[in-house]
Amino acid sequence: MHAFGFDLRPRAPRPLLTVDDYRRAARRRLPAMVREYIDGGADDLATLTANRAAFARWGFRPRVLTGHQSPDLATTVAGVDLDLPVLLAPVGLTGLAHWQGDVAAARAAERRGTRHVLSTASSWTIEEVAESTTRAHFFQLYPHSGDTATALMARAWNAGYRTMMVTVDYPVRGNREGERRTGMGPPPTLTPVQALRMCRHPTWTYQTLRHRRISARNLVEGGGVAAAVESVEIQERHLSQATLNWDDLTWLRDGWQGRLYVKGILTAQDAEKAVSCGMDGVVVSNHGGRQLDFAPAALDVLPEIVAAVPNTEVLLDGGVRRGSDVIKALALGARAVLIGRPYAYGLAVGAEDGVARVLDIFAEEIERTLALLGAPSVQALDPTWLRPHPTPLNAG
Ligand SMILES: Cc1cc2nc3c(=O)[nH]c(=O)nc-3n(C[C@H](O)[C@H](O)[C@H](O)COP(=O)(O)O)c2cc1C
Ligand SMILES: CC(C)CC(=O)C(=O)O
Repeated sequence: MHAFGFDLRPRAPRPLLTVDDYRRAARRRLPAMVREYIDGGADDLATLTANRAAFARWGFRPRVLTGHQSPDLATTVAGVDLDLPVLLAPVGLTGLAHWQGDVAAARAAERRGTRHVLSTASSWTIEEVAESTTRAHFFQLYPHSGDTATALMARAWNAGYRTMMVTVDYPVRGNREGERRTGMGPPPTLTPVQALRMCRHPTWTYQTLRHRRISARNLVEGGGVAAAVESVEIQERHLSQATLNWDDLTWLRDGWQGRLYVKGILTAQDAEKAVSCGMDGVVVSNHGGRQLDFAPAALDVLPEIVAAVPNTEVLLDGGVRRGSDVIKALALGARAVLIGRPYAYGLAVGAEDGVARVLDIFAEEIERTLALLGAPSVQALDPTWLRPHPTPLNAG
């Protein structure tokens, strides 16, 4: 209906076409402390920013008239066939993004033919996630005290997890000032101002308080705010693994019968050591710029790590937001990538469907980019498809 030249019809919502659209929509839905927890990074955010910038310094060398139809996106990680070279990274406390958290994420991964890596600090227990899915997913371990690590490994194995990733870039928690400013802690503090801010997000507040999936459930049973505080304290005491060393990695290798990956490797030397400890794979990662600031961008160190351990599966995470980013990482030698924040945005916006849609966006973008490149499959990618650009290609 038009009156006086104005269109009074309600405007159709803006379609969410990209990961960045999901990010904006998620940020609108979440209170400040959760926004900072998910989206923030350490100190000056140098590594967080560098993760993205590294992708812009690579362009493509397309090949024309190659005659390939429907590029093939399938690959294998840890012996598991995937329809898409994108896994869901371990993300702790997903219940803060949406109360259905890890269950929704694992189910979405399953629907899209990939795998979710369940965090030790998940909002649903190992058993709950395993029961709500049909395929074997991957488990991430923060190897704190020996007893707890043994117990967690036994629970994961009994629940059907066969691939484990040990995260080693968390000797202490990184300094996330955005979290501290908004009351996320540690420990979390709920001041009257923060409580008021939460009231601006009534749906989130109602659902989160009703379902109370806000603690690290594998470590603390129960669910109220007290448990969330306790779980962050536990995380400070144990997850911070300050004394962890290479012998512990060997000990973990002996105690886990399945495939074992180490997550948080940033140098060729450490990748070599990890392989000599019997690791089946390494994840090149700076924890999404949340731990050591001024650690290198994951993509920048990927080539030297791939060269150092040529017979080992190398995965990468950090800053992957576009299908073209996935292709660049694969061309530089990664077997697959993991995404963290992008699926947390999907969760916040639309639970399981939101995560599935984010995976669809990646699949569509990878497929289209391969077709435009003239590449037949993700398996065919190598550095010859890329051209380095010291000045970022999107700088203008
Ligand atoms: C909110 C949040 C929680 C995370 N929790 C964990 C965790 O429990 N265990 C872990 O190994 N990594 C954790 N990470 C790091 C991710 O696994 C991954 O390395 C990182 O998110 C990749 O960067 P991206 O967010 O730019 O994709 C977390 C990341 C985020 C954003
Ligand atoms: C709950 C935390 C242990 C999750 C984490 O690893 C992170 O915040 O980066």
